[in-house]
Amino acid sequence: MSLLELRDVAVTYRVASGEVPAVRGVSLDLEAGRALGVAGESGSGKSTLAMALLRLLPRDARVTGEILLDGEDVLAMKWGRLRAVRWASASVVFQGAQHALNPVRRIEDQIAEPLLVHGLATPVEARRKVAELLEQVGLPAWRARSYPHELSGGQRQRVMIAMALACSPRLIIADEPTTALDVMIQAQVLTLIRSLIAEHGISLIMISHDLSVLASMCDRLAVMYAGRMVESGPSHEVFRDARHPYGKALAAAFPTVGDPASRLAPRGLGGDPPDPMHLPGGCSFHPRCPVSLPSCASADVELWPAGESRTAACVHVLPAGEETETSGTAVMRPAKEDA
Ligand SMILES: Nc1ncnc2c1ncn2[C@@H]1O[C@H](COP(=O)(O)OP(=O)(O)OP(=O)(O)O)[C@@H](O)[C@H]1O
Repeated sequence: MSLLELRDVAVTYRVASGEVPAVRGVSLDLEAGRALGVAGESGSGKSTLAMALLRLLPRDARVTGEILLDGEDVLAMKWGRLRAVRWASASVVFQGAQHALNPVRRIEDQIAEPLLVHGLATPVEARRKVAELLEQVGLPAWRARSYPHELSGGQRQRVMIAMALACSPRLIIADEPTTALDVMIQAQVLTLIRSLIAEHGISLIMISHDLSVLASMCDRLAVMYAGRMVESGPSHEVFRDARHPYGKALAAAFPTVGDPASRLAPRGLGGDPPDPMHLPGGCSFHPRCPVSLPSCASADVELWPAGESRTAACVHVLPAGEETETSGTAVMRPAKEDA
């Protein structure tokens, strides 16, 4: 059984001027012990999707569909059960650890908190466990007495990883865990995450705009554009040979891990991602797509098998004869496979 299954998950934010469809119909499976990378430009809905997994979104967000964690429907969980699942079954490493840590509490108290809240340790045991966790993430035990401002950005991110590991979760969701760090520290933190998840058999969902980083960390990749998943497949295949024109542009933007040029917008793509409240008709990517057909302006294409264990939502991956220009509409086919 999959550790995590998403079926047609959609997230809409209610704002004064209407509704923002931030995530639209995402389905995917994650097997235990595997790592899935979710890629996309800013605003593509990656963080919204990640936060929806543990219902960490603000109250103005409405989540529909099905999110099954170990077979249990997260969206239907009572509050008490949800609290038990957070940290203990799945935990999140947020982007920008400096904002996620409480500035007026010692590191020790913050790492110990999930252990104490979940009744997994007495205060004495928790202190011992904190020292162990700090050692695992490469920090000296005496750092337990420090406050966040006494640590560097990389050290704070290590503390966040220690917190995420504290209750031995089966799944860690890492949202841009290295974005705020310089390139050298970024590589160290990624190596740390990779070795810890392998050592403890933890599943990982990692969110990043950097396809090269995801390809180096994850077994599979899912590419998001304007709230939809537009491509999925084994990491190295998607990175080397994306099927969707957006996946190709994203891969071209991040030729090597940690390349400073990687901060630029996807190469060869003009324009910006669409405003989710005013999505273009047809395929949302068509106004920026270098290979769009007239039909792409009027019909969207569902995720479609695009090779062994791969999918892409593009008219160019439909088998010959499946796309018709006669009515100006591409044939829409249901997804056969998920991430
Ligand atoms: N609280 C909110 N209220 C209204 N709209 C929101 C809210 N949070 C996010 N959005 C909108 O939802 C869409 C998806 O945002 P999200 O932060 O999930 O994207 P992202 O791919 O994670 O981007 P980034 O990499 O910049 O974090 C964006 O259009 C964003 O403006």
